[in-house]
Amino acid sequence: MNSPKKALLGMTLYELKEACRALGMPAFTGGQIAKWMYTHHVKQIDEMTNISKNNRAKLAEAYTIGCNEAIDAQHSKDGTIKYLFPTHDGKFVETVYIPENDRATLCVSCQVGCKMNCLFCQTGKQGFEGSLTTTDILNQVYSLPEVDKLTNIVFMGQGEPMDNLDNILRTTEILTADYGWAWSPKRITVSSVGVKNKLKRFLEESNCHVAISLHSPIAEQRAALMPAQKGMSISEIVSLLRNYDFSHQRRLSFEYIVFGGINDSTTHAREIVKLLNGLDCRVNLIRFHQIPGVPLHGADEKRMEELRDYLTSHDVFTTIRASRGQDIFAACGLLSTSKKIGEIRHEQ
Ligand SMILES: C[S@@+](CC[C@H](N)C(=O)[O-])C[C@H]1O[C@@H](n2cnc3c(N)ncnc32)[C@H](O)[C@@H]1O
Ligand code: SF4
Repeated sequence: MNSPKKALLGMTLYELKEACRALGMPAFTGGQIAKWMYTHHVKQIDEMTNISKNNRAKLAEAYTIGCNEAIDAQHSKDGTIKYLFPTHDGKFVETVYIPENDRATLCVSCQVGCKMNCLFCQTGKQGFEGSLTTTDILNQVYSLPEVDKLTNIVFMGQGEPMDNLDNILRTTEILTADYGWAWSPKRITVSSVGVKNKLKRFLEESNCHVAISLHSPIAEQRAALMPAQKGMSISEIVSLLRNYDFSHQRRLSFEYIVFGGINDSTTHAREIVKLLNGLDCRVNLIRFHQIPGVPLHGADEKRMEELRDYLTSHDVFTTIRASRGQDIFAACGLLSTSKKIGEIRHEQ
């Protein structure tokens, strides 16, 4: 895990070519390496059989692929699987595989814990323990046993993508580049609370779908639920989003956890309509997944349906998102590895 060798996984084509040149190999070997990794998902440099034995040996002296298998997998009765992957620095992150009819979505993590400290989120309760490298993020895809079944990736696991933006952009570049996974950006959604400057950069430099965690259209209430509101308010976020086109390939959605008696009133619904007026977007209503010691509870089904119908009838297309993997604590906002780290250190 703590290999002194550098990881090839996570390197762009340019970087792979430069690495080859530095080792005295032709630059096109970089393209061959990219193909072996990003198309064939090889686990060992020695499996790259169209590279000469001599060059494979040279490469293996300085580099490893950098992939690490999950050390644990928990299976939900609904088919969801939660994996525990090691990181470059001996920590762990959770990744959730969600099969559904003809789709299979992977919910990936980008940090160990999170700095944003949203009141309702178990990852926030863990505190911040570090950001993942591009290798760590891509490894959750690369080393997934179901990698060939994946249709979608969502950055909705542990951590705030805008707080690890360079690595998110490198990861999405490799996932969408012709030399990489060659996925359409339409298959990737990045979820964020909104972080000043970072969100703008993401919107400029990526074509992936965007999901914004809204949770309240009322500034003071959103700040009480999500301290990140003080850094970038929901009205600033929406004004920024109005500069981009979401009417074609790229999709914009807003996530809204419905808390009973807190943010589920008709006034809230009216404010959401006002806030999102004229924006090409959809709203996903999410059931609150209860966190120990947090004095919030989810709204009942009837109220969620009323909210959905109100918003949809006011031209804000709204759906209720199904909760998956709740029995194994894999649903939105339930991911935390603080206990795992303690348990694993104890076992060692
Ligand atoms: C865990 S976050 C990760 C992505 C990013 N940090 C964000 O907040 O958008 C993914 C989604 O889960 C939601 N979430 C967090 N805690 C939750 C909970 N206890 N129940 C339901 N959804 C939750 C977040 O609000 C967000 O929309
Ligand atoms: S909801 Fe997202 S931003 Fe908020 S604490 Fe959880 S992971 Fe961080």
